[in-house]
Amino acid sequence: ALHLAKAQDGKSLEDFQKVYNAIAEKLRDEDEFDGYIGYGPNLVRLSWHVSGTFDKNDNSGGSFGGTYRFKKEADDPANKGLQNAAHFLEPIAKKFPWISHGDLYTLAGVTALQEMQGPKIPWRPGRVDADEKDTPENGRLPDASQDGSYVRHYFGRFGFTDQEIVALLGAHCLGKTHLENSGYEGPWGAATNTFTNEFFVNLLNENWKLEKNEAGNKQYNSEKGYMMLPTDYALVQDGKFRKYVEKYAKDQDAFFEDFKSAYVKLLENGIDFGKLGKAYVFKTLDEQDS
Ligand code: HEM
Ligand SMILES: Nc1cccc2nccn12
Repeated sequence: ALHLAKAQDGKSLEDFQKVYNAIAEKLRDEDEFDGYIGYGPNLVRLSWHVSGTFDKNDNSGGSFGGTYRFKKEADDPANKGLQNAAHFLEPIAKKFPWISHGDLYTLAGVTALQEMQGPKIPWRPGRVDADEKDTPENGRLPDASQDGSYVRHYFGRFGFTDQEIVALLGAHCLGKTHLENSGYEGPWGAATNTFTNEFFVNLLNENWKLEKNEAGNKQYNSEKGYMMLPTDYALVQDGKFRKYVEKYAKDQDAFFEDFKSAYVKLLENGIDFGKLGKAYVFKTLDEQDS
């Protein structure tokens, strides 16, 4: 059965907005990380990796149990580089000991996206820390060297449609690839910490060349120094994906709307929030200053 979300006794929007603000302020303070990209993209990747282990066939994995805190999951080679995000969140977890790890990891991704001018992401608390024995085995995260049918089959495990898959991958407008983490090298120039539809614009407008990188892995490079993973490029090679790439390249609002819905589905997969009431929509720091 689905995991039942449990209300954190007496915690309300104000309490979670305090956690949001603590993360958002730390993002602003520690802006030099990774060549002044900051921690935002890394936090977004963590929120996806803790959720992407979900398997609808047996309801194992997923964001509910916060099992990334255990060595087995943190040491998954696919999670290389996310130690930075986990380290960033340690003082936040100490300051707010009442929040579960699953809620913290997902709320951190929501905070990072909104503070990088992304869409407002409705978020619900209620994830409950699981035991170490419930940690999913390694190998549930996707392989970047694959093609469109692999990507469609992979996300089929969560029940995502072609449209949801393309929207979700738009998050690759953020941050960069790091050879020492994944064996793919990314451009410094194009690495960003602002959420836009440029991933789709670049996919369609750049002249992509498939080349072997220093680690011997094939990736697509453009004259402007941008890169795409084979799984990124698959979105323009596969006709059914391509039509959504074209839609989002033309219409950033449509991208924001569809990304928001797919990202919420990703973060809440496998959890029954029952009658725990509606989702919280947090104010950004800028909205609170005025
Ligand atoms: C086919 C599915 C996917 C594959 C194969 C994939 C693969 C990768 C790889 C290889 C990196 C580089 C990691 C590094 O070297 O540091 C990366 C980075 C990233 N991914 Fe994905 N990813 C996928 C889906 C997603 C999704 C669904 C999201 C979020 C909704 C996401 C968000 C990110 C972000 C924000 C970064 C930049 C991290 C940083 O700059 O530290 N990815 N991804
Ligand atoms: N920033 C970024 C991260 C991961 C994958 C990717 N492909 C193109 C850009 N990109």
